[in-house]
Amino acid sequence: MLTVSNASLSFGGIHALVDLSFTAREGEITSIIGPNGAGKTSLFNIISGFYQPQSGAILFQGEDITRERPDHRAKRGMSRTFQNLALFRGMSVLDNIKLGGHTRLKSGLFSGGWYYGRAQREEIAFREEIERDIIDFLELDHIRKAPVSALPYGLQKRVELARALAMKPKLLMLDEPVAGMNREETEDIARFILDIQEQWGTTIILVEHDMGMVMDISDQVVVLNFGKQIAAGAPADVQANPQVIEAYLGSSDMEVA
Ligand SMILES: Nc1ncnc2c1ncn2[C@@H]1O[C@H](COP(=O)(O)OP(=O)(O)OP(=O)(O)O)[C@@H](O)[C@H]1O
Repeated sequence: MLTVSNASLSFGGIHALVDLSFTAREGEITSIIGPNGAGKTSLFNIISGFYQPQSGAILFQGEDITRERPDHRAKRGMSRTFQNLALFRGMSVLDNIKLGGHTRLKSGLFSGGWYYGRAQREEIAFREEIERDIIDFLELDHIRKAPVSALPYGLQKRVELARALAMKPKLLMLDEPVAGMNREETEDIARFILDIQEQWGTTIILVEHDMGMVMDISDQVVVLNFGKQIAAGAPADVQANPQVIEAYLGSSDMEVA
């Protein structure tokens, strides 16, 4: 589904990514882990197009998208959530989720202020689909009319996941989906991620510090340290890799595993 090939990204003298290569296979969950500052967010940013690597290539379904704009990548079926919540806090849960799906509408959600005919029919069908496929699926029905600002943090993160899903993405990129969550909320999100993979066949790339969850749900784990890939493979292999253990020495992340 997605290949990063020999990608490098620097900010002045800081080498955020160094000659990095990996492949996220279709229908699999690939997790990117690494200590703070390892380059995980930078990697997400070159995949979604917010940053351009100085060298190397990004291929999506075999096509070179390295220089393509983020909105074009979104139209291809790439969707992401952010480390810090990026929701419209004053808007309802339903409206936030609908906004996530607007790239799929032909007429656009706000076509000209008045809407009629095709745009109206499309919007009604879209709303029904969102309610059936996303709101029910992520168990958000009881809060669909609530403003996002009134919700506890764990539910806000779930709304962000719902909004990313509303695009019906082929590739879903989740940036720390359980950061700041308690155990129960984390288990809920882990279950939803596995359900998305199983029921929708979505390819998922995950950046996450929660090692328990990463090792539980990933098909493949890619480990970065100082912008370089130091290991990649099945969770059990990566966990036993001496270079990975050394990279995490002094960090509390691995102790959770
Ligand atoms: N916009 C930027 N300008 C300058 N340096 C940056 C920028 N973005 C990232 N960096 C640097 O690149 C390196 C990798 O940062 P990045 O945020 O990708 O790491 P990370 O693995 O996501 O870290 P964390 O786990 O703390 O979120 C760090 O040294 C960081 O300071």
